[in-house]
Amino acid sequence: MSGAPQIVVHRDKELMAQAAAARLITRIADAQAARGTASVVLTGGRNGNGLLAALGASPARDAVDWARLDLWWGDERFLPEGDPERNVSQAREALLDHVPVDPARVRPMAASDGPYGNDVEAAAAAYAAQLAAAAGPEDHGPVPTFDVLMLGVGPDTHIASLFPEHPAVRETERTVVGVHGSPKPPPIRISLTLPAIRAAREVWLLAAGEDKANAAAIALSGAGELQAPAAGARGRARTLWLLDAAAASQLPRELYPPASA
Ligand SMILES: O=C1O[C@H](COP(=O)(O)O)[C@@H](O)[C@H](O)[C@H]1O
Repeated sequence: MSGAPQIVVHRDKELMAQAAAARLITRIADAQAARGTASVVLTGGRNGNGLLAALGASPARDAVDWARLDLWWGDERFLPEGDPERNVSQAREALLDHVPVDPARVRPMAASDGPYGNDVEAAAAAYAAQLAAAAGPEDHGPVPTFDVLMLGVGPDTHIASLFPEHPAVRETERTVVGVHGSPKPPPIRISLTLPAIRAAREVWLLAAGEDKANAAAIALSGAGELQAPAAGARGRARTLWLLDAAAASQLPRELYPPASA
């Protein structure tokens, strides 16, 4: 598992999105050059979608071989197909409808009117099975070793749909769970669990804006993962927090990197 999280602070959320997009393009292109393919886990939320929009607008976006990219999701709002609040709908609008991804390699979580109907547990189990089928002997369990797994950080320190003190954040066996009673609407969701998140090579946590400052400070100051799920998100090789100055404004001085732009 990676050592201490690395923290990079950008001036504002626009620059953060552009810099993170550039970083992601490089990471994907490097993985594709080394192994022929790359795998990325997308997040919902404002910062994740801002990054995808910046990636789509980047002149370097075609450094990615879109047809050789596997896309997964860290969580989903359990709503009907096409609902504008679904994370996959927002990702399609921000980026995926504008680049030549291979539809067979884009793997959203099921909708509430999909093959499992409104049975969120069945939908979560099906996603876990898809992940297990994609994992190989070189991986570290029933999920692929994602190259990059991105997570937005909520003001309450939630990541994916793992909310403080919720049963889902305590899960140690399953890789994907149904979430009931989410404090942030909608109440029913599907989420990767902490063990699945920690299978990723690199985990990137994204937070911008003053409303995220307390969450970033708590999660980076030694809080427990049950109280602050973002504190439990770690990559096997690297854990990277990408912040804007507002979200970094309450970090303890010793954590604030001296030369970020
Ligand atoms: O509902 C969700 O919220 C979080 C954070 O979103 P943000 O808008 O506060 O950045 C997101 O990471 C998660 O994927 C999403 O389902």
